Amino acid sequence: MASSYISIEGIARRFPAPEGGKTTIFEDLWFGMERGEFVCVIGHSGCGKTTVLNILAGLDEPTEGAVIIDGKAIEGPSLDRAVIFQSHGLLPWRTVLGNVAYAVASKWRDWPKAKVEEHARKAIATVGLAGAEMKKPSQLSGGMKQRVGIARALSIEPKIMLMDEPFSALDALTRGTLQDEVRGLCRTTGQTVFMITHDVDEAIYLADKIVLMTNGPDARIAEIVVNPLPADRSRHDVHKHPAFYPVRNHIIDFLVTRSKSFAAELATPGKVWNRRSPPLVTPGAPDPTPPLARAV
Ligand SMILES: Nc1ncnc2c1ncn2[C@@H]1O[C@H](COP(=O)(O)OP(=O)(O)OP(=O)(O)O)[C@@H](O)[C@H]1O
Repeated sequence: MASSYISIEGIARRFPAPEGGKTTIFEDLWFGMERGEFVCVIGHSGCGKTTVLNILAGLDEPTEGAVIIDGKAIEGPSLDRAVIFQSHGLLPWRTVLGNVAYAVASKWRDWPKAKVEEHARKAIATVGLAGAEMKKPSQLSGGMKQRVGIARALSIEPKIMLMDEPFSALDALTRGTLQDEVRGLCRTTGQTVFMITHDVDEAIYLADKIVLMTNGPDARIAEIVVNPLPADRSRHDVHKHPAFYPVRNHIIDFLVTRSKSFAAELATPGKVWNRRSPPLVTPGAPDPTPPLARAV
């Protein structure tokens, strides 16, 4: 575990329960991510995905356990970690350039205004918004606003991108285009990405690994699907790969049945499962669950 770039080490999060006492959203959660990995997390509403992301962002703290990034425990938010939410959170009174420049100036406080703006313009161009620099958020479509959010995140050259359903509010066409752009950008920049999605196809297209969480409360990481699709896949032919449907069916079966019945599954004789090292599985591979496969 200690060798992973991002190391989630036995974290728990409990909240006060309405009837008194505490509700355990999850506990003893272990997971490691390597530098440059694109990880998607899938699980039903309420299992704690956003809570994990907030802990990674430093916006929330685990009740127990710790998250270690590059050898250091997280202590609050950092400009090394950019967060992209479903709602873009732009400053409505600032232009596109103003929104992105604000982030750039926060990271490089001693840069002169011209250098800040030049850097911001480059990020804006990267997401295909050159020409829209002087527009206000109210003049932009949902997809354009989300692009500004992505430009703002990329502009500070974070080591880690944390994305909470970043495309879910967009129409299918815009969603597809932005998925392509984000995947291309992350591959070029070697970003480490932790992304929450409810969209199985999106996860299969984007992720190297897909973390499957059981239903809450007391949610667990049941297993981690290692995506067998080739790294140079394209959105248009991803479904033609022979491994696509085995992976898709495996995840959908998990969401429909196993996410609820996982505790019973653990009681099955011979079932090997350890909270500290959820199994890595590759559906469609000749031996989909190598017994000694470890997540970290
Ligand atoms: N500040 C809080 N106080 C009390 N309960 C909370 C708080 N924040 C989250 N929760 C509860 O923790 C659980 C997990 O919430 P979280 O938003 O992490 O789930 P999620 O898996 O991201 O759900 P969704 O897919 O709907 O976004 C939920 O039951 C939620 O009500």
